[in-house]
Amino acid sequence: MTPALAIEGLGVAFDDFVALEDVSLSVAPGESFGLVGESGSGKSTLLRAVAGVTPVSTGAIAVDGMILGKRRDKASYRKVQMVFQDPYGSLHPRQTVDRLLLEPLAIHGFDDTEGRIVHALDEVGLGSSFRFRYSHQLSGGQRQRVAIARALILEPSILLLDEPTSALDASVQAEVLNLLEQLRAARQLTFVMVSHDLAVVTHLCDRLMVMQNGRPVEELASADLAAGKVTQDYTRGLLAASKGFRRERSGWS
Ligand SMILES: Nc1ncnc2c1ncn2[C@@H]1O[C@H](COP(=O)(O)OP(=O)(O)OP(=O)(O)O)[C@@H](O)[C@H]1O
Repeated sequence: MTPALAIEGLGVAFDDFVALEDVSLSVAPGESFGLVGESGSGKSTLLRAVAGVTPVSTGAIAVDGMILGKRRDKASYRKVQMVFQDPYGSLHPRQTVDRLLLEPLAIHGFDDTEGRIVHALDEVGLGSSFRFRYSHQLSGGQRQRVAIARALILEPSILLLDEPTSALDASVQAEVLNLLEQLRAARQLTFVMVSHDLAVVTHLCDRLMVMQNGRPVEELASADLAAGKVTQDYTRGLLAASKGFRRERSGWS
């Protein structure tokens, strides 16, 4: 089967700083793939390179079997959409929800914009009553739902999720994660998701890659990570740190 996303020997450098080196991975259609690793390990850079907003120095990225060139066409940008961590920063405060959703449709020349906007808002559980609100009139969870609607309205095949719930309260986090899971199943979307929260990644993703200093450390099934079946000391350390953090946070002894 042709992978939804195939990355081969990817490298990204910012001047003389190497942020990604020799990263290869393959994600099947409809699969949910996680990226984990300490801060600065290159997870967001990898998503941004796939989205086409960070230039690639070496290697190749293919979506649905088509290699993305240095100059991408509109159609390949449409196929890969990204949802960012910060729903406050990623939505323009002076635009209504309607305008925010209309903009990508206009750029990509979609017809029936009205019908698509109404459908997109329904799909993320907001409904048309939110259409003419400004983003500052929305809660964090509602904003993130608008950001998801804005990404999905272009009917992408791959959704890149960069810490999509880490700026939200715990209860809202669970709601947004459930919504993402429902949408993936309903639309047979492929997810690539970055999260520092291993519980979130193991819950939402089938497989994941552990990264350190811009390089892959190991790739494993989420079930194996959850069961502690890891091969690399770095991953073991990450797992131990996450358990320690959870114990501290929840007051377990
Ligand atoms: N535009 C840029 N110019 C220069 N350096 C950059 C740029 N973007 C990222 N970097 C550097 O690349 C490295 C990887 O950053 P990246 O944001 O991908 O890490 P990350 O794993 O997503 O971290 P975090 O979990 O903290 O978000 C960091 O050292 C960062 O400072």
